[in-house]
Amino acid sequence: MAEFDLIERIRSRAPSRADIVLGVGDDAAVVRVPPDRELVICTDTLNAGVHFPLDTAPFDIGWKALAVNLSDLAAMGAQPAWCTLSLSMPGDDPAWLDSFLDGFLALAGQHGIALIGGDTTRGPLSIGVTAHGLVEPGRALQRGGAQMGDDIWVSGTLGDAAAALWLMGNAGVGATADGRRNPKPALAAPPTQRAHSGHGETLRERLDRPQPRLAVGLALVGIAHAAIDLSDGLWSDLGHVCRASGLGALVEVDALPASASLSQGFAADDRRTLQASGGDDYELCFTAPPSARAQVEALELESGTALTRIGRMVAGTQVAGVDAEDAPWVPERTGWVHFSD
Ligand SMILES: Nc1ncnc2c1ncn2[C@@H]1O[C@H](COP(=O)(O)OP(=O)(O)O)[C@@H](O)[C@H]1O
Ligand SMILES: Cc1ncc(C[n+]2csc(CCOP(=O)(O)OP(=O)(O)O)c2C)c(N)n1
Ligand SMILES: [Mg+2]
Repeated sequence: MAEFDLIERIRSRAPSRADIVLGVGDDAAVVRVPPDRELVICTDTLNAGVHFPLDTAPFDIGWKALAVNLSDLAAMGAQPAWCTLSLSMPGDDPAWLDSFLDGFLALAGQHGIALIGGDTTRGPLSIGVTAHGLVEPGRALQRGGAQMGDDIWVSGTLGDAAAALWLMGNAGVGATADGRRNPKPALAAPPTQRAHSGHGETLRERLDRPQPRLAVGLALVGIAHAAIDLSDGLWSDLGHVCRASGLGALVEVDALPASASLSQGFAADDRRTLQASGGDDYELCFTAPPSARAQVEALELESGTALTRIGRMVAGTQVAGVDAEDAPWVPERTGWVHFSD
């Protein structure tokens, strides 16, 4: 099947929206941006063997390629609208493409985002998605808005995806807590000998099918002072909020939310490390004033997504951790950094 047949296969399944003037098929797409909205644009690439294990099902690759971009829109408080898909793949396997599109379009349908264009080439498996969203003027959530004394919150649970990778013997690499390059795996020791069996599948689903927290992100507009999505690892990503806001963060490491699979399958030390710096969470981390606690708790009920208070913004420049006894806690690494080895 040649390039244009593959593109036709994609075009015939691309969902529509009333605001698309010209979709897949011309030199570029044309969309109608509402006059009373700002356009929010983000792009993220997934490379085989770097962003997902080589044995990942095509459905899940399609899902995740869109999910990581929707997660960025969620972190901006944007309503998803349109996206493009750059697909580089080694062969012309229509069955693979159909399953990939099943995953991509299943998630697209859930969030009303339309596929309006892209590019299809031969090459190593790599997927680049650009997503466009809409916000009310001046209302996009940013990394730099955190204020002294703000509570720090995270959605969902942390560490599951990194745990899945670890169980596969595929630990991530990252920078050390002081920012130096470090080629060591995220967790140097072998997995704790605990009852991992039975949890592997749940954890793997968290790696393969992240749920972008769009409802939470949209509702946080007007409540949160700052927001970011967690892709590299909490310590690393919250560090971006600190730098952009000119503040430090104090995180209670034992308050970090964990799934039952993570708590039951891992010793506390390993669990903390996975939650603090494992990466691939695609949860939201946001700050809000203590006066907004009731609003955040109401949002938790309304959205059905757990929202957990994990610390507060303090004077300083970086992320500091304390354990349940108030003793300092420092992760081995801050998170995932490309080119760090
Ligand atoms: N190759 C590039 N060219 C231009 N801007 C880039 C490039 N790579 C990253 N950026 C920008 O740098 C910032 C940080 O990128 P990144 O860490 O990838 O953010 P995220 O985790 O939200 O995807 C973003 O604003 C992104 O758009
Ligand atoms: C095979 C495999 N190895 C390692 C990882 C872990 N991993 C790869 S990239 C990454 C961080 C997120 O990717 P990045 O390109 O930095 O996304 P962004 O921060 O730009 O959203 C993590 C945790 C993985 N998901 N799959
Ligand atoms: Mg990026």
